[in-house]
Amino acid sequence: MNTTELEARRARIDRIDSALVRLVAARQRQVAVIATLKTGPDSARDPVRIAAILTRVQSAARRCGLDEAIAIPVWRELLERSAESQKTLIACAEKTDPST
Ligand SMILES: O=C(O)C(=O)C[C@]1(C(=O)O)C=C[C@@H](O)C=C1
Repeated sequence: MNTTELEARRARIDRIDSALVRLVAARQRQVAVIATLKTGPDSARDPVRIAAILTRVQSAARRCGLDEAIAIPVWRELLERSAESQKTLIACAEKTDPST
């Protein structure tokens, strides 16, 4: 094994991971803002929107050469976790201000 190349490739992966974390954090901030626009914890998870996003991600993955076997489960998890986090945020907001 060429250890110099391995280290260089792993350093690139670390930089890509850092960029991905920044992007997912930016996404999460939008998810949190959208939570404030929803009417209750039961409205957090939107199956129609989830299906539309998965379709779009599938097409984008195909165009970019990203393996769908990676893309789809990753986005499914991201979307389910996002909906769960919205549920919690909405429930907390309702507790703090019962008029919302
Ligand atoms: O589009 C919305 O309604 C959102 O709240 C965003 C988002 C997402 O993570 O993209 C989160 C929860 C919903 O299940 C659908 C999509």
